[in-house]
Amino acid sequence: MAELIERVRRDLEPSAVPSGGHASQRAAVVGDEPRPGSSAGSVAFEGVEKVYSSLAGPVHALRGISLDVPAGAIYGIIGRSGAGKSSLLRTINRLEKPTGGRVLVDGQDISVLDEDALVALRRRIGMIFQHFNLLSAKTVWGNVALPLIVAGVPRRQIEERVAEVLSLVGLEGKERAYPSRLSGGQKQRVGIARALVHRPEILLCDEATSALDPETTLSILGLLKDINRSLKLTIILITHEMSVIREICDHVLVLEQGEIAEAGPVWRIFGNPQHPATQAQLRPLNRDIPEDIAKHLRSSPRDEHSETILELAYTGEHGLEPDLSRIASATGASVRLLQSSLDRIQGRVHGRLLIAARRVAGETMLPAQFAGLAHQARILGYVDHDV
Ligand SMILES: Nc1ncnc2c1ncn2[C@@H]1O[C@H](COP(=O)(O)OP(=O)(O)OP(=O)(O)O)[C@@H](O)[C@H]1O
Repeated sequence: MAELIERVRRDLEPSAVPSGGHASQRAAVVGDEPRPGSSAGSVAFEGVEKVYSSLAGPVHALRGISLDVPAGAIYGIIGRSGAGKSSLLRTINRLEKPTGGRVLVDGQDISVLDEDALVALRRRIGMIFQHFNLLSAKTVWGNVALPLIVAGVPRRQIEERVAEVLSLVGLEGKERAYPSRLSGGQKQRVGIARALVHRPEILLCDEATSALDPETTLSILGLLKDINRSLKLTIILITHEMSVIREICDHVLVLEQGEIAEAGPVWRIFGNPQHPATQAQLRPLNRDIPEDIAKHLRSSPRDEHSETILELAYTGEHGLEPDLSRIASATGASVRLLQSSLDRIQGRVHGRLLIAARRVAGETMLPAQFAGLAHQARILGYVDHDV
């Protein structure tokens, strides 16, 4: 238990004093005015490197990462296991120190901070974890209040603030419950409440939904989205699920072996993934051609009644929409919609339509006919009329 309390203290308050801390430590605690409309919360990585030493030799976890996270963004970091996601996330609150390059929070190089300034920085940066990191011997109230108690905040202010954050995460009435009596989603809500007690500008989420079922994942992601909007909080999350990125993020960084594979707005990366690592991550979200069609697909039409199987792809660029009447008139023939995996992200359409179009009087259908109707048109093959 003592060890766990120490770990929480270290993660939340690296050089915490039990009570009545230094003036600089008190500067960012509850009771201070919030920062309404503040644009604080930006992070910049400049050529960040991380090399761990291990018995087997040096491990190069991050290589030359340069990236801007704008204040107020929900920025997702995705990549395979070992890609360097946690290492990168933990450089933001200096739980990991880069071995090269710089990390700037609100324009300030955090490598030069002394102990007091580091404590103040970590109060501006909340963090939540995959396994919640709650103290099992403390109630919900005790867990959420802990960072404030450690910071020496007066009792009345602690009570007000804890009530405020518990209400924000929808846990009123659960103050006296112990973590063992809570569901996974409720435990993560406690983790979120605890991360918010110091009114941070940035919230780091380390696989925050990986231990939750899909429905609970959606409710936690919804809560994070609400908090991002209402508190104007920058959220940086790591995940190995593209569906989490799609659900909540506006920007995404794909990491591969410690390097940036690609980064940008989610609609662009999803709509037109360039790097094989991104394509591999997105594959589970894209459905293949339906089996009943695939097994009857021919490389050339059997006769004039054959249908052409066309794939129309949308990447989100130029506001292009899948306009079914224009597609039908471009074919000059009857069109059947076989499958659609279209999605809208940030108001832009991406994904694909699979259609079967009957050829008119045996005319050959060409992808060029669909220029301007989709970002890409591809003939996948032909099926017989009676399929
Ligand atoms: N403390 C450490 N000492 C030595 N090597 C480490 C240490 N922490 C991480 N690594 C190595 O650095 C690389 C990146 O690890 P990191 O945990 O950042 O990746 P990740 O993308 O978060 O992986 P996962 O999804 O599995 O958590 C891996 O090869 C890992 O084994």
